[in-house]
Amino acid sequence: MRIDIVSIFPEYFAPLDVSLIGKARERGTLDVRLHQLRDWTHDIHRTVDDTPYGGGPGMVMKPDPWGEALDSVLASDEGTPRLIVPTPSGRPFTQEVALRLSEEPWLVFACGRYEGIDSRVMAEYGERLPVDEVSIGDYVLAGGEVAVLVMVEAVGRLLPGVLGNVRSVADDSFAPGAMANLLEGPVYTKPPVWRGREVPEILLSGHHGRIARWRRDEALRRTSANRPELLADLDPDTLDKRDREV
Ligand SMILES: COc1cccc(Cn2ccc3ccc(-c4cc(N)[nH]n4)cc32)c1
Repeated sequence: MRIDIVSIFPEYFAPLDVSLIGKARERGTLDVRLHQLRDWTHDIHRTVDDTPYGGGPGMVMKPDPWGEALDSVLASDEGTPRLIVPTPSGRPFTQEVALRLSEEPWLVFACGRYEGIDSRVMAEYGERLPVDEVSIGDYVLAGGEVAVLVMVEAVGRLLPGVLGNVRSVADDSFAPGAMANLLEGPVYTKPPVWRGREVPEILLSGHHGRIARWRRDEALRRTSANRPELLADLDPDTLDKRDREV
């Protein structure tokens, strides 16, 4: 997968050099290219923003630098990418969206700052390629860079060979299957007793069927406590089937 990221703060993406994503880049599974938006300005101050039409607080990112930057990035003959634009007013970024994006050959991320990017940029490119305006949560960040880091990690970990243990993707919260739409339950490792606290006996029993049932029950318990709305989406048959499974 090729990923292009356009930003006025490309240094925000240093974390993409480390850990799983960094290794995926070294192996060639991921080809991440960073672009400084100001390289497509032509004034001495390398201006990327201006006052909003209609008044209001803050500044808006000018369309011209974005148009020149995206035209340059898209000039590549590697097919047609999806353009992902983080924004508080976008559609929710979910595990399902991450799964869909992980099947794309090429993603281009546009990182806005200030009060956002002139809307004509999304309109212009929306006539040429798929444009997804995406929110990573109901809170307001200062720009798109952190949102892109979140999305690149969530998508990148789903690519073949990036996570050592394939099963851990299938067992993800929100992944399809028996644990779909359930939160992760508690996890434990050695030592068996830590500051007088023991690991749940069932996990030491070696009875995989009972362990699976215990984990499902703990996931249901945590989901009911923290995200009860997710239980509404559970298929009652699936819930009953799980009861018969183990
Ligand atoms: C566009 O509307 C805005 C209104 C007030 C402030 C800002 C700041 N800002 C600029 C670019 C940008 C990109 C993404 C986000 C963002 C995404 C999520 N989930 N939270 N915040 C915030 C961004 C934007």
